[in-house]
Amino acid sequence: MIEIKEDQLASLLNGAIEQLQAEDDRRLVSFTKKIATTNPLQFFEAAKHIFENRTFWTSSSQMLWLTGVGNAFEMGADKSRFEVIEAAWNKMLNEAYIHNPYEVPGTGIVALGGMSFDPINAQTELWKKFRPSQFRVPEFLLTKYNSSYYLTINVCVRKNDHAKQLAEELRQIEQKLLLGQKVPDDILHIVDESEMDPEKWMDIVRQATDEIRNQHVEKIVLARELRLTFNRHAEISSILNNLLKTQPNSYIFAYEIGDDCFVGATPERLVKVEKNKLLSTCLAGTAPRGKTEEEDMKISEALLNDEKNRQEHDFVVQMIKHGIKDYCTEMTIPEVPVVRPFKNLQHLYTPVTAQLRDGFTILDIIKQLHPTPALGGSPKAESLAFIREHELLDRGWYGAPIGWMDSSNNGEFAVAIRSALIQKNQASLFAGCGVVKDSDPQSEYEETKIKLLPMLTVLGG
Ligand SMILES: C=C(O[C@H]1C=CC=C(C(=O)O)[C@@H]1O)C(=O)O
Ligand SMILES: [Mg+2]
Repeated sequence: MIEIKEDQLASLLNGAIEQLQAEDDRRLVSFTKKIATTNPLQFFEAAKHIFENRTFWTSSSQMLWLTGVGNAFEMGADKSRFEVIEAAWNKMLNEAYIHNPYEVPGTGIVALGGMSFDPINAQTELWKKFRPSQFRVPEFLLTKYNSSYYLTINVCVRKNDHAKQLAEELRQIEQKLLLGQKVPDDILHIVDESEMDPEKWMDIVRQATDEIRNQHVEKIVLARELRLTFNRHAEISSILNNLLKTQPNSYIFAYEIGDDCFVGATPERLVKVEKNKLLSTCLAGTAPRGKTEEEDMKISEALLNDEKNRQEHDFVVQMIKHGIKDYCTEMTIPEVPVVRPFKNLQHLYTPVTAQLRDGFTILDIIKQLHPTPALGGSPKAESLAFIREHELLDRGWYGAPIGWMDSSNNGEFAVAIRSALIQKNQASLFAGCGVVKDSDPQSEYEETKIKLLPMLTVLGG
């Protein structure tokens, strides 16, 4: 059985190579097969010494797991990022040789990637490896969908490649990856911690509320950064393992570029498209969890009826509703939010469902939505201008869409909050909060403190 499949790969490679005319012509060849149960994290760990660029993703429902290692094809853009990515993606797909007999989302050619929060804001040294928009089609992609496992091998071939030899090299790497590597139990210790003076940060919140009261803008989301130094280099697989254990109902993700890795456990879906069914979520408005069930219920009820939080939330609902109405049909949005509990806090939550109109893609929807008022503010242009001028922070990929898309127009993107940029023995953690006219700077500061917890607890805090 395995032998037949390996021959299939070699003959697919051969078919593609024979079509190439010029020396520097390249074609992406993609081969998908069903495989036995394989632990996604052990696969990720096994790739550590083979590939520099690993990507990890689980949906909040954990229905889909993606572990991608290596780069078979990369797409990046600084300006006109949606258009540039879409054009590169379509061109590559048109020319690719694809063998994927399964109609399963997240198998075959899948691009995993993300983007910066604000491409207009100057990029600093901190985020220098992360482009304003960047996607990769991994060399090896492990997909777990429901309880089935698939392996996709992607490779860019050239005219002078030797199909059989290439297939054999790939087979050897595949064996190592499928064998897996135990995930280390890494316990980090924080040896240094720094953040912007809280008073100074709260002062920016005050300036934002003034701006809102003067009616220049209605809502502004302000973030801050916590910089940590550890006793040693952080192990990404171990961090992911701990996030999986501690943050249910969250998207757990990692995007590694050499020694830098952007990691998080975000509760916020931006958009999911599966077979043209669209799902978006409005998540904004926050309260802590209670210590007892009774206290928890009380806090949850208070959150649901709190005017300030309902206002914060409603800006997001209205914006998403208007942002996508021309792109879909059958939109359904409940009149009132519900409270969704997470490990460290609870949020106001409103789901949005619709049918994506023919001819539109998930990238079109992201372009419409990002940043929603859960991360930017309202109106969009005015809130972004305030953030650029006052926040004193390079958000990088924090607060921006991160996720995947496949060649059948399926995909899912989360908003990369509750996240950290890990750099060897250092990390930058980010958290923000929606400032509206009745915001109290001290309470907003406390809110960001709780929002730092999901990452802080798995980083030795
Ligand atoms: C900006 C963040 O959270 C957003 C998402 C949910 C609730 C929010 C809030 O209540 O302020 C924020 O808008 C963050 O976690 O860094
Ligand atoms: Mg808030």
